[in-house]
Parts: sequence; structure tokens; C-alpha cells
Amino acid sequence: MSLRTCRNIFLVGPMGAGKTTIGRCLADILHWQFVDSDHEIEARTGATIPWIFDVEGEEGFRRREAMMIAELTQQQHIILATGGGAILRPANRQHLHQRGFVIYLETPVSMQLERTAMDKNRPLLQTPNPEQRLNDLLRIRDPLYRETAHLIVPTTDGCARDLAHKIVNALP
Ligand SMILES: Nc1ncnc2c1ncn2[C@@H]1O[C@H](COP(=O)(O)OP(=O)(O)OP(=O)(O)O)[C@@H](O)[C@H]1O
Ligand SMILES: O=C(O)C1=C[C@@H](O)[C@@H](O)[C@H](O)C1
Ligand SMILES: [Mg+2]
Repeated sequence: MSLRTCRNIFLVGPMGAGKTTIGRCLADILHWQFVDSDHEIEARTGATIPWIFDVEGEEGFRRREAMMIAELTQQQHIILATGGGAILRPANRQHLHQRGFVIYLETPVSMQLERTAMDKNRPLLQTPNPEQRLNDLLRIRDPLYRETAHLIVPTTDGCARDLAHKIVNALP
């Protein structure tokens, strides 16, 4: 798929990869609308993600996320930052891969840890050993990010804006 024929750009990757931050920069550069599926779920539900996890469990959140991905991927000319676990459901992977150009922001666990250390809004990281949790999640999810993506971009070098420019230059 080339950008000319592609309707959307979808960002996938783990917590702290920079999907939200780089997504906003991409939207600025390309003059496309920025949408964050986590934020849309919160707005639609009228509750925070930690609250949804508390009350409905992870399964309840994944159900809401699947409905949101199915809906948002039908739009055109959006930059969509997905949640870190959006690639878990096969239907989500299919919608993302078929309806837009998918970029995997590949990020080592050490960097995810640094970038998420101050933030208490990620329920899966509220554990005594977040490093172990991130390693466990990445082991399962890395192949799914790869399978879904059309392009893989490491996020280890450069600030979010530089990476966004690099991505625009790398688009087919
Ligand atoms: N390339 C980068 N260099 C330095 N800091 C970054 C970079 N990308 C993101 N950050 C910082 O890391 C933190 C997490 O980034 P962000 O919220 O965009 O990640 P995310 O992939 O959307 O995570 P989540 O899946 O939890 O929503 C933010 O504070 C952001 O400013
Ligand atoms: O990696 C995950 O499973 C998650 C990442 C966040 O973006 C949120 O979607 C939520 O905290 C779950
Ligand atoms: Mg995000």
C-alpha cells in the first residue's frame, strides 16, 4: 500500500512507544486529523481507562476498544494512535492492516520504563515489577505488531518531532 492510495496512518506499539506524541506531530505535518483510540474510549464512556479496568476488567476494556477500532478505521485521512494492546484481537489487526498504513513504533523495554515511570494511568503497569510486565507483554505482542505493520520504525534516536519527519520521509 502506498500513501497515495492509503486513506489513513495507524500507529501501533507498546506503552510509551510514543504513539500519541508522534501521532500529534504527524497530524501537524500532514494536516490530517489526529485521533487517539484511548482518548476516544474515555470520552465515549465518560470514564478513565483505570476506572474501566477496575469496573469491567481488561475484557470489558478490550470490548470497548474493538468497537472503537472498528469504527475509527472506517474514517479517512486520520492519524490514529492505538492503545498498546489494540493488536491483541485478530479483528482489530485485520481492520488496521486493511484500512490504513500501519507503523510499528519499535521501542525497547528500558525506554518504555523511562517514559512511563511518572504516569499512573496505565493499569497494566500498576504492579510491583513493571519491567517484568513490559517484558512479558512485549514477548507476546511483538510478533503481532510486526504482523500488522507495513513499516517498522525504531524510536530510540531522536525526539518525537524528528521521528515524525523521518516517518513522513520514509512513507512510500
Ligand atoms: N521519541 C521520544 N523521545 C523522548 N520522549 C518521548 C518520545 N516519544 C514519546 N516520548 C515521551 O514518552 C511518554 C509516553 O509517550 P506516549 O504517551 O506518546 O506513548 P504511547 O505510545 O501513546 O503510550 P500508550 O500506549 O500508553 O498510550 C510521553 O511523556 C512522551 O512525551
Ligand atoms: O498495552 C496495553 O494493553 C494498554 C495500553 C494503553 O494504551 C491503554 O490502551 C491501556 O492502558 C492498555
Ligand atoms: Mg497513547
